[in-house]
Amino acid sequence: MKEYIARFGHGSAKLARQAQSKEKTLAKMERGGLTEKVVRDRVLVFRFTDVGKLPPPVLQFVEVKFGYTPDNLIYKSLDFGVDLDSRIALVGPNGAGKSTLLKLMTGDLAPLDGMVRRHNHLRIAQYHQHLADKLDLDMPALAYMMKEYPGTEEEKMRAAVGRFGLSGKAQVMPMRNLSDGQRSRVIFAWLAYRQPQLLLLDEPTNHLDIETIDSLAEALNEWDGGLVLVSHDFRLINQVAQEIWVCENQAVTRWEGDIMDFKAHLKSKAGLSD
Ligand SMILES: Nc1ncnc2c1ncn2[C@@H]1O[C@H](COP(=O)(O)OP(=O)(O)OP(=O)(O)O)[C@@H](O)[C@H]1O
Repeated sequence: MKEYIARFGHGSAKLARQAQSKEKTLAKMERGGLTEKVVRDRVLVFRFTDVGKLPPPVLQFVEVKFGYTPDNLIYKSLDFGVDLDSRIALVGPNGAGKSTLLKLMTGDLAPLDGMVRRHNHLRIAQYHQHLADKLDLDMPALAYMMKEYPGTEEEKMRAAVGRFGLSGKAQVMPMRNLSDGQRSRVIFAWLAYRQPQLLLLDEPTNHLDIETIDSLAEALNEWDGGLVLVSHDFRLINQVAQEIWVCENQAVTRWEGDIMDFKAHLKSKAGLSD
């Protein structure tokens, strides 16, 4: 019954009604001592802090040329702008250069030619899975955050980590005892604490379950900053992206349609029908 409520409680109207009715029955059973109290999943507290606006363009690519070696170009000449209203999903074949584009945006990579202009006050934060590999697993999440952001009151930090669904207990045990999904949340908490205005997410859903992904989508939709997302998760893209950009053939082009059209296009290109 608990599983049913968790699965369908936020789904279609009919399923949600059925789940709500089961929830009431379950509550009665709990009150009567017939079953253990449900431990609520706290993923729905995922939340980023609003950041306010900077005048556009906050990030501008001007005739950007890039290759890891000059004889093997990944991008020939990129011209585009990203601002704090942008909600972009980068898609394209493996190895086309999506992660590379994010690194050009952050300044981790520099163009061979052309320029990337960033607004002086722009705070960018990037999520990628390798950040989890850098966590000190002997440390608890709370201690780690206190070390990363010294001078913060412990209560404030507990709340900041809690906003990403890590309970009090999970905050104080060594991170090696956390699941991959919980460690991803520590990373999200760490990124959010920097209060970025532009969030670059590179495959953020790899270790997240569907409910957490939906919660992330909800948090992103409620947040007022700019977003560039690299993901193979069409469900997340569909929920948060307003523009689809395709990285392919040494260029980035805007897809005129939504992500479902793009999915259909990929299928027909691969010779598959719906
Ligand atoms: N540090 C590096 N040095 C040299 N070549 C690299 C480096 N990082 C990536 N590449 C190459 O650059 C190309 C683009 O890589 P990138 O990771 O940006 O692609 P991607 O579109 O993000 O791929 P995927 O969807 O597989 O993650 C690939 O051919 C990759 O092998």
